[in-house]
Amino acid sequence: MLTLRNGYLHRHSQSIQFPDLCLRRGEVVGISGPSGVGKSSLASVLAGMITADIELLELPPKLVNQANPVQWLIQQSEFAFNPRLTLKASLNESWKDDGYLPLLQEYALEASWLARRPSQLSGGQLQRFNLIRALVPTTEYLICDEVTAHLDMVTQAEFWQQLLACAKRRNIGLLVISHDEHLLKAICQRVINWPQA
Ligand SMILES: Nc1ncnc2c1ncn2[C@@H]1O[C@H](COP(=O)(O)OP(=O)(O)OP(=O)(O)O)[C@@H](O)[C@H]1O
Repeated sequence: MLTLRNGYLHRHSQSIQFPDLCLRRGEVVGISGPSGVGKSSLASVLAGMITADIELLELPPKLVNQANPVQWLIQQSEFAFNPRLTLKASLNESWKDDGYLPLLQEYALEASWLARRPSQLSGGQLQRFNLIRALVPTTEYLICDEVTAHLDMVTQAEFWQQLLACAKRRNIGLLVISHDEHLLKAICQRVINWPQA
């Protein structure tokens, strides 16, 4: 279980209050809130990238030499990749072997694109590589931070259809951060609204 209770992040003169949340494996939970309230900051706390003042934070343990069981997917996948590395080299940052190969076909990605660099793919293709990189066998929770906001409706629908099926199959908990209330209503079992300031 991933749990956060009574959490605050203090930055300069700003104090961000996080919503209390609890996410079980296999659940799909949404988070909505206006721009700038701290949704991505919350994601970075849950992914262990920054610390905050939190009364209770329960995260699955991160084991030495293994990828974080809480993976964070960001909206702008072009910033998630080292532009100098091929996609294959980037995938090998999290995958220790070529276990991702069956996922390529599942996510409509061609094996020959592994030799390309991030700038040589479309936004949707790169976001799917980003997803595959996060779907290592040890992943228990995936934080999807506006991951399809820049994609067209058809590509968005395909992305979520595949990810929801995969999460169900692998019992991965999904925390879906989005401004899109229709999307959250369509795919989430429940939606947490950001606390009023
Ligand atoms: N590295 C940083 N240093 C200082 N302040 C930051 C930093 N990153 C974000 N902030 C500030 O923290 C607040 C929360 O930002 P955050 O990106 O978490 O909001 P958000 O809810 O995800 O916004 P959006 O929906 O627009 O992406 C904002 O006021 C932002 O200016």
